[in-house]
Amino acid sequence: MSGVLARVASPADVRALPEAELPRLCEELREDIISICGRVGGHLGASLGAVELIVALHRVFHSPVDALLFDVGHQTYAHKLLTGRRERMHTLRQPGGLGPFLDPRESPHDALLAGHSCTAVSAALGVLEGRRVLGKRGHVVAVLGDGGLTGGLTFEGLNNAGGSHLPLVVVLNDNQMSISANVGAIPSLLRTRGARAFFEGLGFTYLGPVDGHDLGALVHALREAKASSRPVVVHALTLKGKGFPPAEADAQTRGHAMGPYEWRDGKLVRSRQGQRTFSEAFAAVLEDAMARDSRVVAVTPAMLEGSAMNALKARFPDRVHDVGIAEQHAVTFSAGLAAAGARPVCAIYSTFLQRAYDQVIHDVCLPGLPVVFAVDRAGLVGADGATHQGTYDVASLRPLPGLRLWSPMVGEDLEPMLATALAAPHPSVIRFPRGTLPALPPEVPAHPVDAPVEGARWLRRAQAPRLTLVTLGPLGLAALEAARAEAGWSVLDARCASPLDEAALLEAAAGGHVVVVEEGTTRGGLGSAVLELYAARGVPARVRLMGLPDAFVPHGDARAQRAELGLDAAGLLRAGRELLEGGRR
Ligand SMILES: Cc1ncc(C[n+]2csc(CCOP(=O)(O)OP(=O)(O)O)c2C)c(N)n1
Ligand SMILES: CC(=O)[C@@H](O)[C@H](O)COP(=O)(O)O
Ligand SMILES: [Mg+2]
Repeated sequence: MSGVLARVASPADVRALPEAELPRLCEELREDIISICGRVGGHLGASLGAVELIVALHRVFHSPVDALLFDVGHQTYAHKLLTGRRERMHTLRQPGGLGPFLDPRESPHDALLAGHSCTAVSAALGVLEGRRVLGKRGHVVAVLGDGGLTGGLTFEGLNNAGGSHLPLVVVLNDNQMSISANVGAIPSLLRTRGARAFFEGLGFTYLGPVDGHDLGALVHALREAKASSRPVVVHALTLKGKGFPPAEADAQTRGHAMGPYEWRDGKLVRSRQGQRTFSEAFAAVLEDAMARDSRVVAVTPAMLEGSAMNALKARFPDRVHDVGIAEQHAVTFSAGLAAAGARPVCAIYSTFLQRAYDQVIHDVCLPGLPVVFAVDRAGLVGADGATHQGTYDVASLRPLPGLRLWSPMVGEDLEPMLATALAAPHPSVIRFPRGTLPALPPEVPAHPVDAPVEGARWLRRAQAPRLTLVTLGPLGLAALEAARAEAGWSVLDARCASPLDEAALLEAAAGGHVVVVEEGTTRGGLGSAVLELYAARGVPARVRLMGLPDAFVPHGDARAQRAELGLDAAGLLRAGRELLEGGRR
């Protein structure tokens, strides 16, 4: 290997490089990032935009003695490349390979685990204060995007840091983008002199704005910040996607997250684009609902793109609200909309809804407001891994009084479920997975679009039942495939995890054996609900729970992970047979 990057095995090597070699280093980092993302996909745009920033940080600070905390961690491919992980970069986001974000278990240069946004300032302040208490040395730096400035948690951290007078360094990587263009008042504030007044008002020294692609200017500002004895913000202006024409030209996201591609003769050749997803199908039925009923409004916390709501936003600009990376606000804002008589549909990823649990309970469920939550990315998400798995929504939402929790098995279920939810006087959840729409099996009639969805549905009913597979969501299809291979096996699609269709679930126990299957934690999920019901009614069935384990599932191929966990037809066949043979529970 020749080149500058090949001589960098650690941040010490970055510091030792002659200044004249740094522009070449940045070029080589970009070449690596573009080529790696081409092979395995990933968070290209943010990582390209942060190259000079990361080189400058490693020139000025001494990681890991100095702690560098990056918000989210999606912008850190240059950091990974400079901290001894270059040889393994081709494994990025692959099963068993380097993780998608940051994790101290992967490298001592990853000061704290990340994946969700807006944590950097609070975490960095905690690290700084912890070191102070323990008498440990080292500077602490929080690297934050302008999108991260739209979240309340960041403001809580800034408020605490500004009042602490501790020498926290905050680097604001301002590219005017979240995943989509950044929203609210923050983007314009950051482009005026108000930015200085804002940070100074919060107790920070303000340095900038600095050209975030000018290494000399960055190093100068970071040295000044390092020497400060009080909180300081370095405001760097960057271009997301910098150095890769297709990303720079992508006005929607600047190449935020890319699937694999090839860059041939100045042209981007992408791998085959996927089939229609649950998110797209949901957005389409929501669009119809919005066209029919002017009270229906959509809310997304910074996930217009992922929730497939761009077309919706273009058609109904005043009724689609991207509120920033602000899940708590998205939920309480939706509660306010519902209280005023509107019909809010709050689309939110399962993993990000975790942030807003109290808002769901206190602001929506307690007053019984008819907010519809479209809980996307429910279940395994693949390459984004442990921080992004949609594991806990059923277990955490199921106990909330008055909330109905639906899950479609196929795309055809979405329209009647949304209509049912929008007509209801209470809160509803419609949870659906990341990924493509499965086909409706020939033996299952589509639910009539104008009939309300009520309770469970039998997908297969054996004459002399021995065992029932009780499922939620698309796993019903795997269960159906398993059941076709066995006489006496029935399949019940629960459809609603709360409240349970008790009559159908009691009937499901007629054969004495029940396997409950869900793509969520088995601790407190649908299976637990079924066990609660059977215990309360004294039902003597043998029950086996299949779902996500009591462990954080890492990044991987979601289909392979399902197979490993027995959440496919072969696994369910095995599980059912074992149960019938009197094996494991
Ligand atoms: C709590 C949470 N909500 C949403 C996301 C999804 N998300 C990841 S990166 C991102 C945009 C971040 O914008 P910014 O901080 O400005 O970084 P940039 O990508 O522009 O470098 C969003 C919304 C997340 N990771 N965490
Ligand atoms: C970093 C982050 O949180 C998002 O970019 C996330 O990776 C998007 O996931 P989807 O690709 O499932 O929309
Ligand atoms: Mg940004």
